[in-house]
Amino acid sequence: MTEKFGHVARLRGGIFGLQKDALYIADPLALNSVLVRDQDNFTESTEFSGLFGVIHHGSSLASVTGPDHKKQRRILNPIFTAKFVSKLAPVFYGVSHQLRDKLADDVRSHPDGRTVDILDYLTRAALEMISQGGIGHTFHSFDEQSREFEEFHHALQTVLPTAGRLFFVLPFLESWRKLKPIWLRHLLAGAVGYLPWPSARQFKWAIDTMHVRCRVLFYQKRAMLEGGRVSDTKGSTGIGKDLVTVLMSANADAGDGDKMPDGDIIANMSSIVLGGQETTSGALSRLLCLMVQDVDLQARLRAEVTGAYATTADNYLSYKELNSLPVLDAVCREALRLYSPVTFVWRETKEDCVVPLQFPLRDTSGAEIREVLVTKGTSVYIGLAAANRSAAIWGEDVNELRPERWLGKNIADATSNGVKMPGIFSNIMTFLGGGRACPGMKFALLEIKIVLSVLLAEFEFQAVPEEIDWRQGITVVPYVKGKERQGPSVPMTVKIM
Ligand code: HEM
Repeated sequence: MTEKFGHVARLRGGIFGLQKDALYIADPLALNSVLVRDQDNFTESTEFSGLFGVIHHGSSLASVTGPDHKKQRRILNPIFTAKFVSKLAPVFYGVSHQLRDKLADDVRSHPDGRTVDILDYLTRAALEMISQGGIGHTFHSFDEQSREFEEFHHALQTVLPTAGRLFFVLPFLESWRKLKPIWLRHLLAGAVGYLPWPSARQFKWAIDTMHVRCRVLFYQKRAMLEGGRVSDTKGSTGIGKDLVTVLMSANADAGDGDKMPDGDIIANMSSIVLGGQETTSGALSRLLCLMVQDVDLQARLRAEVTGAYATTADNYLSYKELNSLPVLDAVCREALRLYSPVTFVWRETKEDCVVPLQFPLRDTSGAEIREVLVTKGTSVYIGLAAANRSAAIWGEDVNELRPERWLGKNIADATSNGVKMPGIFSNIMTFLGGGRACPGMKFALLEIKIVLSVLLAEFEFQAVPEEIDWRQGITVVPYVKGKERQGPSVPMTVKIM
């Protein structure tokens, strides 16, 4: 985008002029304005807040704006801090060891390695981590007979692709989800199940499946908390330290004005699972693909993690110890810079507003433009991937995987000319910045580092002839070229070391 169209581009409204022109932004100063300085003027788009409100059957972080969003973040932010997330390391190791053992069982009888769909394994691991660590539940994801896993995972896999096919109804979902009286809304929602539109029916099935599971879990958890039996959650649920248990305990102690209604907590449980599953399994699959393409880097990273585990008595590295492994850290930063699992986010302008530019544009007469007027109601697409891959920001080697970019340097010096980005992580935009930045960033990084280090210590990963096509949707999803109809997959050969 930035090479061809610059750091700010106008997107022409299509479809017989029914859609208005929109702006695509990847300019550092403009991003800072949209995400941080003037963030109250650039709200979540009505289309996305309506969509996520419907998906999660209520008001989660992903669907509220303004003061309601600030209030939810005030309650939710503390549970995502290093203090709580670091306590999940034992849970993540437990799941990673299950993943390692399952993979070892499946490839053991092939001394030269066996080709497997690594995405399937990583998807199970990511769902298990977000469910155990996030909402305090196990789907028994590594048990191939687990109906609960099959059903819930199918719902997660169905929801965003079918939502993409409902494009024409997106503008109406926000008013639809607030329709009163409630019985009429329920009646109409029930009727969707009978529409001659398969995508709408599948979408409804997926969101209802997610909602019912989260609702049941919420009331079970509340009964345990009220009975003082948090330890009942032991074993399958992160020993009562999962993020939602922490949230519910904090909510019970909060003053009346700050308390979150039950429905909002249930909606946030659903949003945490959806937000945390596909993004991390996609990031992990990408990291392993990169390891396969660069075998020297794979060996270097393996040497670092096996060296670190060798110094421990129990093959366990804490949150802090994992973060101090320089190659692991640099590889994660660089992979997340080059391959952002979410490539753009969508905002809407509430009032006319002037946005300054770091990289000036030229108008048709050749005059320099240093700021743009963004009028009320304009859709603004924030180019996360485009900003991460701008040569003007990162230098001519922007498209190369170069972990050295991060080694032995201040994060701020990683851009080629000291440009400061408003992203919350590592000067990159992958987890966004400002008041709506991803709260799950530390959770995701801990999970990625633990899974990667456990797998590399045990297995060698090798390339296969198939080519992967990473397709852009609401997240980026991998398909084998020519076999797209078989659904997402990432084949690679795995050999026990
Ligand atoms: C590599 C992994 C991940 C990436 C790249 C990622 C990226 C993002 C991005 C770009 C947003 C902003 C979306 C928007 O404003 O439209 C976001 C929001 C969010 N993410 Fe993540 N995420 C990841 C993992 C996680 C995890 C593990 C969790 C939960 C534990 C999580 C929970 C959320 C939630 C609840 C929001 C909504 C925040 C709000 O609107 O205030 N994410 N994420």
